[in-house]
Amino acid sequence: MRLEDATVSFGTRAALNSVDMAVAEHEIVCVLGPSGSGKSTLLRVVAGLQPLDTGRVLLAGHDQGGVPAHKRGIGLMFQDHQLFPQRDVGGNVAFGLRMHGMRRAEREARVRELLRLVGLPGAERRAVATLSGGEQQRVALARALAPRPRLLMLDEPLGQLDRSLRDRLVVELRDLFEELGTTVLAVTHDQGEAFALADRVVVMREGHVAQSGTPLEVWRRPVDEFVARFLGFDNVVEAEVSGETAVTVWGKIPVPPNSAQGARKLLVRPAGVRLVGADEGVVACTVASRTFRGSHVALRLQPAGGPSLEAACALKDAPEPGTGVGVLFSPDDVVVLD
Ligand SMILES: Nc1ncnc2c1ncn2[C@@H]1O[C@H](COP(=O)(O)OP(=O)(O)OP(=O)(O)O)[C@@H](O)[C@H]1O
Repeated sequence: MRLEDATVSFGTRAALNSVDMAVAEHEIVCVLGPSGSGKSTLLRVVAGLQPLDTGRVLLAGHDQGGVPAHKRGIGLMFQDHQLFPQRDVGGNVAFGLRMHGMRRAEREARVRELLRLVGLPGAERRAVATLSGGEQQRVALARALAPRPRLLMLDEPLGQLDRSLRDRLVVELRDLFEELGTTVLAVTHDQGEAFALADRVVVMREGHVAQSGTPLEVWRRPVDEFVARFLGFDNVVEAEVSGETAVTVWGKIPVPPNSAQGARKLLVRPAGVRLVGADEGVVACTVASRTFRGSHVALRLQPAGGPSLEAACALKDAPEPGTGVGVLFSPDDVVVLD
């Protein structure tokens, strides 16, 4: 799929602003972004449900201008595309196959195969109302995959499910797409989901692409403050970078070699904030709060001057609120932003 210079405006507001984007065959791309950044509009444009003001959508090199949604060969699993409650599970999964005029015996075999793939073997005759939320999601996925779409598009695929189920399903989805060689364009506002599912993530901001890269690239090197904060990094500070040192309100912070120089914003990942004795660090702080995060403890540290700092440390090393600590920074977790 290739999107070229795609623009869609509602009134004076551009929901998509000259977006260029591509999804290669067999690739899984997740579009991430805050509410209102244009993610759903992008999916609707590719699906043929939303006309473009300018630009074009290409599938396998062919311009889709004038091609109606049902002729694009795209599988959709949208938040508002609920299952048909009056049909049983098999009837739901077979829906697209019937539309394509597939014969009954072939249809039944395909439905059986799909239900096996999504982990619901033998569920053909179950009523939709008897399914849990996670099971309904699997049936919706089987329905979208059944006609072997050349592109599968998912809008908040796991949006309404609880955390533990999402964590499990996202791994299953990835395995399933790999097994089937499905090309996927998914949209989510949940970065954990995007990072676990995608070969590549695209971060959107106000109708344009803020950053595109592998999950690791985006995580390690967010391009700017917007992307950094969207990923949940709050330690962003003004800095004057000179050589491999940055001067900030948090003291002198070492930066990686070849970083951009001059007046910049600096991101310090919480893992790069090391606690030392109260008078050993480059900045003295008081522990303002402690939040248990499962794998680690998030500490909010308040220096005498300047904004607070977030640090991550092991539960056994976490000091009590009110404790005075010193802070050192490790350059591996420092990023000079553009
Ligand atoms: N049919 C419409 N009419 C008018 N404005 C619209 C319409 N659809 C979307 N918009 C506006 O376009 C912008 C982008 O909306 P879109 O639904 O694409 O964002 P989103 O990133 O999917 O948000 P969310 O995560 O909340 O679903 C928003 O400002 C929205 O209000």
